[in-house]
Amino acid sequence: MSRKNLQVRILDDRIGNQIPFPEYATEGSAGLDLRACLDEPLTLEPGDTQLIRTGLSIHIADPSLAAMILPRSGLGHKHGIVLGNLVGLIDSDYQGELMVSCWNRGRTSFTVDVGERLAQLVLVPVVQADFEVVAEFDTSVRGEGGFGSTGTR
Ligand SMILES: O=c1ccn([C@H]2C[C@H](O)[C@@H](COP(=O)(O)OP(=O)(O)OP(=O)(O)O)O2)c(=O)[nH]1
Ligand SMILES: [Mg+2]
Repeated sequence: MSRKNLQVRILDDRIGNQIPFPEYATEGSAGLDLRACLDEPLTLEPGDTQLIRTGLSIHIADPSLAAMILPRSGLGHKHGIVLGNLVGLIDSDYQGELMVSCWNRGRTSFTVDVGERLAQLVLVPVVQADFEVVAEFDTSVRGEGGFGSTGTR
């Protein structure tokens, strides 16, 4: 099991006490749950989007890594609580607070409790590109086909 050392700053005194520090729920978990660092419960009416603090910042530092903030399947499927940006991308040089854009895309209001697990953070590898401008590509089987080009339906 390979683990990456990651610098984290705790920006709110309640982290590690009233609001648990992020941890992998199981040995095989890909994501760390991010919790709502709120002063009081926050009700999201249908269609509302709010930027919610996590009380944490990370500095990934290594340009070959990034982090993604992804929805939790239970909240998204059962309650319509997903991310206002659909997916959050955390750059390796970002040092600000991790923020979760929380969107109620459902039909009923939803109250986010203080410390509620809102979304999950996944570290991912990144390859930065050096563009080589060419006139033509080598031929591929797919060519320019896309958007359903390979099927009949
Ligand atoms: O859900 C998110 C998405 C982004 N960020 C932070 C980390 C990321 O590195 C930074 C910038 O994000 P992004 O590049 O997606 O936003 P932008 O609209 O392009 O802003 P910028 O001009 O600052 O890059 O904002 C979050 O805290 N949460
Ligand atoms: Mg950007």
